[in-house]
Amino acid sequence: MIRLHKWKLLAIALATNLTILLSLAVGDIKPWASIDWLDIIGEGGVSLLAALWLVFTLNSRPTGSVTNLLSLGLALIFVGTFQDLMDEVIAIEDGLFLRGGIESTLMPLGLVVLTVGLYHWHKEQLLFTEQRRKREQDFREYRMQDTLTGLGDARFLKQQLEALQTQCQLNHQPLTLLLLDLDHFDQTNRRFGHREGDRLLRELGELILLNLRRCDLLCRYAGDRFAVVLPNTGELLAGQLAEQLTRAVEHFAYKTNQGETVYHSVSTGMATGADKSEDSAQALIERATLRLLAAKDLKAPRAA
Ligand SMILES: Nc1nc2c(ncn2[C@@H]2O[C@H](COP(=O)(O)OP(=O)(O)OP(=O)(O)O)[C@@H](O)[C@H]2O)c(=O)[nH]1
Repeated sequence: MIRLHKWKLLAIALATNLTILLSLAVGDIKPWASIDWLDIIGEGGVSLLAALWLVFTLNSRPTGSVTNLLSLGLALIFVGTFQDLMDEVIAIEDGLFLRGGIESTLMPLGLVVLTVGLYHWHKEQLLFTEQRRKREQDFREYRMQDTLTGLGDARFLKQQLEALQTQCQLNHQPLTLLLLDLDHFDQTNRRFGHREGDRLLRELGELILLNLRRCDLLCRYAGDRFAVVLPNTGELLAGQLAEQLTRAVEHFAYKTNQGETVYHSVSTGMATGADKSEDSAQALIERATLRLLAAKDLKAPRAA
């Protein structure tokens, strides 16, 4: 996640370097004996904690206005306390703004911006909690669950896709829907029986789940077709995840009760909704389905 924020980190590193250079330009390094080590530990500790909060925040959040407010607030506090620390090792003439002005301006400003950010974060959390509560309630009340695999069914997929699309659009993040469909599953059913086919579908569901991130959602869309919703994921990353899932499924050695080993290839189709996209869940499903069918046709062209 932190890679999404490299420009913010670069700006903070530049601001920190600038305060060091400016302090050195207008002041002199204090003699060893006059340094107050207790102040260094206290002020350095505050600065270090502000930097850690900033890293934890950036590492756990997508880009967006709430993240911008939280990181700006913490960055101002960090730069302010860092300048305070500089005062302890570089003697700066009284009266200059750098002497205490940066610290007494940035610190309160940072606290105000952080407070506004925390307020919006709180509102965002309430919204997500409400959405999650509703999702769980729907799951329980309407039993939108596939009885064979225990995964959500097509109705659940559509409902969740809509909710996750809204969430991603709020955060200005893309979302990708990935469909995975086994090739020639019909032959497995005919050769080993439906019971084996059922067990294979169940085990594949578990295998795919193990290969997903915590934020992803897996549903059984139909028959031998699984759907994976990848929030905060653009086309490039989704392509890599699809490749990993394909490899995991294709390397899965399913053992039948008769002791035979069966391998299955899989076809995929995906559709990405950009952050400002007005795509409905249905439109995304249709686009992914068309791509899946095109991928199937490439493997075994259908009769015209
Ligand atoms: N065992 C089992 N089979 C199922 C279930 N639901 C659907 N199927 C079977 O899945 C197969 C799906 O057939 P197709 O859509 O033609 O898929 P396929 O044989 O993989 O062919 P391609 O996708 O074109 O490669 C059919 O044989 C269905 O009977 C299920 O719950 N259990």
